[in-house]
Amino acid sequence: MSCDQRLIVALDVHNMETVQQLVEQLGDSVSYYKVGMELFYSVGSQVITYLRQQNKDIFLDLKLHDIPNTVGQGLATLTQLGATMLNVHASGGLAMMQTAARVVKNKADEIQVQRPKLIAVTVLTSMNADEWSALRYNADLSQQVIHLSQLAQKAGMDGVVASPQEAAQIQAVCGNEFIIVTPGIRPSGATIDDQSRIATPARALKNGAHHLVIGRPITAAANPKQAVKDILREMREQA
Ligand SMILES: O=c1ccn([C@@H]2O[C@H](COP(=O)(O)O)[C@@H](O)[C@H]2O)c(=O)[nH]1
Repeated sequence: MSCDQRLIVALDVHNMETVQQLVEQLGDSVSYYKVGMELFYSVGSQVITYLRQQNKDIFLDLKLHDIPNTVGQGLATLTQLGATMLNVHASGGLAMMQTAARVVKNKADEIQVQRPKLIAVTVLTSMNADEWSALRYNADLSQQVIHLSQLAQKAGMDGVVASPQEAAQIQAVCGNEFIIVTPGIRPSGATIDDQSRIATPARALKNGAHHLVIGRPITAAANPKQAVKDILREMREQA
């Protein structure tokens, strides 16, 4: 089974033993992992060191959201860890995202490492239309995703995190080079959980997603390796 850089497996676990078991079990079939808050807050940067030793790409998904100076200082430190991709919340605003892009570039130049890609979270994939209207924004949910994608592009972000349901519209307005990362991926027949704006792997790719972030359908499967195999098959059939 060959790996596919479009698949990013979310390591939403909280200890290194489970990380090592999963990474060993999945072997060469997965080359890109996501480390989020649960894992990073539990074990810290040792997981990044470990995944780099295994020659894996890493999306460090800490979704920074604060004033420009604080986000910039945080990203200056995170850039030194050697992740492939970092992120902030687009709703932090244009100035925050501009600072983020500048700091990451300057730090990578200073320490002479490849600049990590920097992407912005638009509207969380768990959010549905009712929850969205309770927040009382003026735009509807999908309009806001498109607006935040354009703002992120203007700020110099490399791409966005959005649901697979908005990927086609984002691609239409931001172009094919702008990276679209989509969580909320559920293979057909999967039980519904806290994700709302979902699609199958094949549909997400058809809609223009560059990377599919998939966690529980793999990590909570009885046989994670078989789950990856099935998902990769579905992704290849789409191509
Ligand atoms: O809008 C977003 C942004 C990030 N995520 C993250 O992706 C994974 C999805 O995991 P599943 O188990 O496949 O639901 C998870 O780590 C989230 O923190 C997201 O789901 N939606």
